[in-house]
Amino acid sequence: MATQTAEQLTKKKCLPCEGGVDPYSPDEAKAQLSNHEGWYLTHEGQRIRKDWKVKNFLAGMDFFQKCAEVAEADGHHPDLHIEGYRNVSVELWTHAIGGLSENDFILAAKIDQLPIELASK
Ligand SMILES: C[C@H](O)[C@H](O)[C@H]1CNC2=NC(N)=NC(=O)C2=N1
Repeated sequence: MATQTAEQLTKKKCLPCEGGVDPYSPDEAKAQLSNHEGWYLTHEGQRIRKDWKVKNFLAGMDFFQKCAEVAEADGHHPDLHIEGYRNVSVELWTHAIGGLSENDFILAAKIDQLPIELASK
């Protein structure tokens, strides 16, 4: 499977996934991740995740709202985590196949285009 650049992926739209496609293998996922700065594999290669430290609580909520809007527009939905009031994380996987599909990398690329107010320290 050839890797795709983030720019290519942001031009695509997530396709409904109801199963029947093979998830990315950990090696395929690792190769694709080299085009997604800051994202890493979790759950034995079945999910991707990225963490940010934002300026304050509302900056995190604002970022989550923007993630939600992108997710709704594409019909593919992330797990959104917040810990310690300003450590936010996004985790992506395709529930229907219990692993990673192109949809996850499309959404990761689109989430990376969103504005986010990071903490200065
Ligand atoms: C038909 C529709 O595409 C599915 O119900 C979608 C909705 N959002 C989803 N989001 C995620 N992350 N995984 C899914 O399998 C999924 N399925």
